[in-house]
Amino acid sequence: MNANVNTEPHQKQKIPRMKKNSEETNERFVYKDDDAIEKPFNWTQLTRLISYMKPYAKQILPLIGLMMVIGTITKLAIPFLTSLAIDRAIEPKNGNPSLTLLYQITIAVLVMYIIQWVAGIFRIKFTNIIGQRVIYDLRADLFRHIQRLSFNFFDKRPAGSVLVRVTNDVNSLQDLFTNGVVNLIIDCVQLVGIVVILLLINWKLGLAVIVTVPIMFFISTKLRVRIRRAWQDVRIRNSRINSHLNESIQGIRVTQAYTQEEENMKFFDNMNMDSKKSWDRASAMNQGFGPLIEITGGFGSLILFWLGATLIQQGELTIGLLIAFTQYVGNFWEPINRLGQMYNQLLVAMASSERIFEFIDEKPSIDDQPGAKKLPTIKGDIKLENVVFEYEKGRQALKGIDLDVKAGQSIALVGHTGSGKSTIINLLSRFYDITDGKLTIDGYDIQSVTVESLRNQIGIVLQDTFIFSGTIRENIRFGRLDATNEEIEEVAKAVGAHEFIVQMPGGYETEVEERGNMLSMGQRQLLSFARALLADPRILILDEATASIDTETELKITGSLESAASGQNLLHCGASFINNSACRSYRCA
Ligand SMILES: Nc1ncnc2c1ncn2[C@@H]1O[C@H](COP(=O)(O)OP(=O)(O)OP(=O)(O)O)[C@@H](O)[C@H]1O
Repeated sequence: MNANVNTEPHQKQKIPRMKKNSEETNERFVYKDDDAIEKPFNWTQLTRLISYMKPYAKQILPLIGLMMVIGTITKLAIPFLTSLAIDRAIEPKNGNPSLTLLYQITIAVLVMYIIQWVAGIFRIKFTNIIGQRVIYDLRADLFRHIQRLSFNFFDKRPAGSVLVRVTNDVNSLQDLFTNGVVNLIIDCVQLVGIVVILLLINWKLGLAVIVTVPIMFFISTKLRVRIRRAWQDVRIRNSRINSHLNESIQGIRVTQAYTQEEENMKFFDNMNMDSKKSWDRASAMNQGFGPLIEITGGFGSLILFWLGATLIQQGELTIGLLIAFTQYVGNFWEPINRLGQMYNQLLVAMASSERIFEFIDEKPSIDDQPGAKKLPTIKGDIKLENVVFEYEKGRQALKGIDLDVKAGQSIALVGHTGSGKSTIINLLSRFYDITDGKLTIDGYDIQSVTVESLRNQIGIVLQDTFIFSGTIRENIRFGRLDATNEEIEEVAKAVGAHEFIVQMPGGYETEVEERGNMLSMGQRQLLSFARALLADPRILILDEATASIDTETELKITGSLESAASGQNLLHCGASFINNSACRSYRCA
């Protein structure tokens, strides 16, 4: 159980509590579906999960089955051999004790232990292989699918919530696949085997033990469920701390600029305290209930010895058989206990898999329509006719826009903040579909062509450029993966990025961290320009792309873009309508 939490965070410094209700405060870091710890058992979902094992079933499952059978037989044989040792070799009813027989039985027991151990090793090895492959496939499926989902999906969800599903939720299924499913089968087989043996040895004693099963099962599941929920609660609170930490570190510059460190500390302290309290609760429950679970097994043994002794006195049972019986009963509680745990594990898996399948089942709202054709190489005539668009139902971001851009034209969209300039750009690339009206490129309705063939011909440079971790060269190459080094340097020169790149310690091979923090905003934009030029799109869209670039460089870029874009469209979208950089370089539309 994960108890990796600092339990004494408040001893040195007294920090004032926030007045706000802590639950309310922490809600900021939880997506509404993400804090469901468990969900009711759902057979369809379980079969869907198990279907991930299908590709490996033929190869690996028979091997696992074989190891299971060997392990179970050897395990069940040991108590039987022990009873033979006592009743036949140590204290036989008829005749003298036989040391030779005792040696033989001891060696047989040893061999059984060794076989059981080896079978166990291989079984774990094979189950791990299958478990890891299933988790790999599930994670890959989820990631592949998430990459295809449309912008409006991400508009609705915090990035952290998406991240948690690919990491935590997939990981929480790991146990189910590596141990759970196989253990479930082993335990069921073992239980049936033991019940049969117990009844065969002595049906009265067997029945007495079996009657206690439901009580034990109930106690073990119910108590465990409470302990596990308490630890899950700790986990949730810890992941809220992580989310807050993430946000605090990302926003540290703003926090320090506005001297909000103390306020931020209070907020953090509130969460930290929450985590500490939940840890205290879980820990207390563990200490209180844990031993209780252990002694439930003792209760069964009590009945066994009392009734067993009576039966021996009545001559219905031998000492050897009673000892074998005790061992079987020991083996009996183990699977029952594990089945209780397994049931809990299954409920957690239900919650995780529901969240995972919710994403996998989410259809991208922007996808190729049936019969969509590839958009041929376009000239670049763009036409918007009475286009209406709503991000959310009932709230129009664009109200009947008409726009006619001829191929080869460079135009600038100018308008107030929030007037819908970026929205038009989003619609052109089909990041969203228009709500009403008509949007065509070269006369093709953009919804009638494949998304890939459309986006391949449109290049976008945003103000908030995204630089991936990797080298500068790799970042530019993102525009066209098969570009040569010469082509990359050529576009870098064209946009005026070459000069600063060669001055970097590693030149084009300099590693830039995620989001390009070591580069200035303007340098990041230059890389982004180079990337877009390399892609050689038929329509180039600049969304406030020159906002962070000095005038001289901007003129250089626009010059090279115009020569590179001769015969292509250049759409420039500026933020403000007076001091708009777009107006300096382009005719304002
Ligand atoms: N993802 C979104 N979900 C919901 N509403 C949005 C979304 N993006 C933009 N909007 C809304 O749509 C309207 C137009 O936004 P848009 O980003 O197109 O404006 P803009 O003209 O590009 O503004 P700016 O010059 O500030 O970049 C705004 O009212 C904005 O609140």
